[in-house]
Amino acid sequence: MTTNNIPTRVKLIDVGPRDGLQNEKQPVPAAVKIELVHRLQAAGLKEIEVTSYVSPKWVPQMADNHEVMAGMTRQPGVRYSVLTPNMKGFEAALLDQPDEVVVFGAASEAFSQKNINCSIAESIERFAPVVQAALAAGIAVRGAMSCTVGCPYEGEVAPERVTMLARLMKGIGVQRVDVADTIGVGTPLKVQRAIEATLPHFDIDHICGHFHDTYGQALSNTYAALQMGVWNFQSSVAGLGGCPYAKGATGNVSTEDVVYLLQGLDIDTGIDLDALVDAGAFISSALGRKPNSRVATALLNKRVG
Ligand SMILES: CC(C)(COP(=O)([O-])OP(=O)([O-])OC[C@H]1O[C@@H](n2cnc3c(N)ncnc32)[C@H](O)[C@@H]1OP(=O)([O-])[O-])[C@@H](O)C(=O)NCCC(=O)NCCSC(=O)C[C@@](C)(O)CC(=O)[O-]
Repeated sequence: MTTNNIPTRVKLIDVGPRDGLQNEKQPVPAAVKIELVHRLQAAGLKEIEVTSYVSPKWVPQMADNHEVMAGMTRQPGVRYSVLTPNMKGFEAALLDQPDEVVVFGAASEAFSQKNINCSIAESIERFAPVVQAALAAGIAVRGAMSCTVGCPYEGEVAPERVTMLARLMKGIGVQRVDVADTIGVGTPLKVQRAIEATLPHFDIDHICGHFHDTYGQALSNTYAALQMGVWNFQSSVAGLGGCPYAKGATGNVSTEDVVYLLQGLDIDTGIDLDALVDAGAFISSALGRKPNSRVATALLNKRVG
């Protein structure tokens, strides 16, 4: 299954402002989120997942979506994406002019119910008009596929479930998908199986790897995906994150760790690692903790000698 298709260029989507901060217990001021976006783009990130337009009763941390989107200064060439689970979310997002909207489904029925309060089939019915309206408005559409390896409620998820979800996403016009290991239980082989299960419906250029690091496998999983030719990955500065509906799951793989891995493979990301470490230190300090990144920790220690 593994090949040596390792790409020479990789695009990283930092999901820290959205996936990273959605689960924080303490309120994070919009001004801090805006500053984080500014620091990420200054570090060279060309795609940033900024916020979500979901129910504030379900995810209070994202209730300031409009304030954040309206308050940030956009940099040309950077794509700003937001999550929109239904038309209500899309209509609110449209006012803030995102470059890309993300519909988010799951390969597990139980997770779909817990996360967005509907079955997989119902979720696709809700996403279809969102995709149609977004494309008509010239906005790109990504589909996040949660639980492609394991589910916090159902356990192991079979690759056939991933193929089914990818087929449904493709059927409604989603342009690219995230293969997400929501709870970070994946291993290289399992992640490769999930990617392979997506390939009948999306080619490798339209698949993003989205790995959480709960079991410490996220970098290995990134490498395994690279070996299959995947060149789009999501990660979170300072390893922020976790899904409110995936108890016990830790944050995304840290962007700093992924950049270091890629630099070591001579893969170009266009990201300034030092500036990225500063962005991670900034948000970690605002949250009152240390960055959850081995690379950031090492580089920060090196700076103080
Ligand atoms: C999807 C819903 C809204 C359905 O929630 P629902 O309760 O089934 O929705 P409803 O249509 O019955 O409406 C109920 C209330 O919600 C309001 N409402 C309805 N829609 C919206 C909206 N878009 N924005 C704001 N408000 C909304 C609606 O107006 C109404 O308000 P009320 O009349 O009671 O005052 C809800 O379940 C929800 O917001 N869930 C949040 C899910 C979420 O954000 N999860 C975390 C992101 S997913 C993730 O992190 C995984 C990912 C992507 O990173 C990849 C991975 O690692 O797996």
